[in-house]
Amino acid sequence: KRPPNFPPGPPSLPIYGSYWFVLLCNYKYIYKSFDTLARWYNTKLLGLHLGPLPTVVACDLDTVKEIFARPEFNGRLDCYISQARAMGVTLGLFFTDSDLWLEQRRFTLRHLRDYGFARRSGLQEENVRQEVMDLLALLNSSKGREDYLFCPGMINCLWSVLAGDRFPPEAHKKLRQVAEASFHFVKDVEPTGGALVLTPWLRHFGRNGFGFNGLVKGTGYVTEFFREAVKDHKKNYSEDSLRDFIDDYIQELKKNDTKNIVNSFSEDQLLLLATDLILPTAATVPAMLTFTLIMLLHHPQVMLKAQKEIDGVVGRDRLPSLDDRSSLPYLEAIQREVHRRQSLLPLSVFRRCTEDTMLNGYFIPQHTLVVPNLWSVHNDPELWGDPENFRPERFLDEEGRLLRKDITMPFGGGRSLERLTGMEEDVPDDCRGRRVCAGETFSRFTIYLFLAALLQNFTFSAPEGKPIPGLDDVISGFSVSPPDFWVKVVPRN
Ligand code: HEM
Repeated sequence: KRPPNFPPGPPSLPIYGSYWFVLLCNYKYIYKSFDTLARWYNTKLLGLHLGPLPTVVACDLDTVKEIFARPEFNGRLDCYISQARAMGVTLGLFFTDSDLWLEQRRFTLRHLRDYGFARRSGLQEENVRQEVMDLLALLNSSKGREDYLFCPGMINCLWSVLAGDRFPPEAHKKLRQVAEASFHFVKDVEPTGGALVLTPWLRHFGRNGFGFNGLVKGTGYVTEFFREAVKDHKKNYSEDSLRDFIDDYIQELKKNDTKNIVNSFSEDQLLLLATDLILPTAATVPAMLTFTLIMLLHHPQVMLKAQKEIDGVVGRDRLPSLDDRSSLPYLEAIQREVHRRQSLLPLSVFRRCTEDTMLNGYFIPQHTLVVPNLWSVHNDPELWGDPENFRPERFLDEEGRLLRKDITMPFGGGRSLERLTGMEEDVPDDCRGRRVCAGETFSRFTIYLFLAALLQNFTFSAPEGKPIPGLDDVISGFSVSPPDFWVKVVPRN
């Protein structure tokens, strides 16, 4: 039954509630469906029922910003899927809330930072540079098919912080398998996870159990991969020389054991929180780089302009560094525009309202699902004029300087909400206890370093007879992924 003074939206039918209308409108891209329905009902805040769950979808910048800023919207939905991927209980960072989430998130971000994650650190920049050089060497030598091209390097960048180690190129096969599993997790289930969340018995049907198998097996593979590293660390652990994040976590577990402290720390929690860091590193960050390539293939003049900018500022004798970043505004504008044109998590990660409250003058009951439609914000004609066009210039002033104000929010709340430029070097990723992407700074740094080096060294084009994906050819799941395609890579002379 519709709560009193609930935002307008489609009516509810048996089993899936209003979800029938959402599917009918656009079953492939749910975020577009929500946007269309919001326009249909002439509202910025759509109210509907996903099965029995009251749900509101925010489709404009101000409402989305308000959701990100208010603590009562910090909850997550505890459902069959979030438990099934984590040994029957909800663990990790993505799907947890309350004290467990707060305690684990604080510990994780503080200790990862000690090893250079999400901050400007010479050591971490050096680690990324090593991965960039390996990728350049691979592209210079390779003559054939390379699956999951960007994934091993990205995983290694995180691995150095988590496990104090890296996989050399001859061991990249293992990392490609981790990438494959991660892509199953993000691809196989459609964005709301809708049908599966509402009717988990669907998992028994179809080849892939309506995405369930990919989701659970994908997570499981990554968790087992990480379990091996934890096992090794436990064997060689020494209280006197903590080497990396895993050691820090083991130390915390031992401290709790000795003092009989009961809190949210456990080995299973360590496995799932690391899984929640590896999945987006192996899938979402490489997807962002791949979408950038697709957009540059469609706009070779943009690629050429970025290459000229890099030649002028960095030259060809050394790799681009983080110090160069503020002198490469066009390259930065390209990244903002890719994030805008291709919202990687178009519906962010669903929130849950933890108490009865009001939003935009409407009543939102406790436990309502709250969906920030980032795709709507990034495609709002009132904000962007021509949102369908790929046009990095929209982020530059007449003199070609980067605009200070950036209203894109690809990573959810966080620094975009603070209206920072995205160029800051050490912005706290926890943003004073707000729920934001834990990997924003890490992603922005690594994507920049990889992209700048790739464009400095190569020109990319479509091979003859092999079509490149259109800008809207995306695989929509937990996050959005690009389809496979061929690209011709020619070293620049
Ligand atoms: C281009 C790449 C990425 C994009 C577009 C992205 C985007 C997002 C978004 C929109 C959210 C939801 C935030 C919210 O609830 O408001 C999120 C959450 C999260 N992201 Fe990312 N992310 C990316 C990369 C990463 C990386 C590399 C990591 C880890 C190394 C990461 C770790 C997380 C975690 C742990 C959360 C859950 C945080 C929480 O609920 O407390 N992300 N991300």
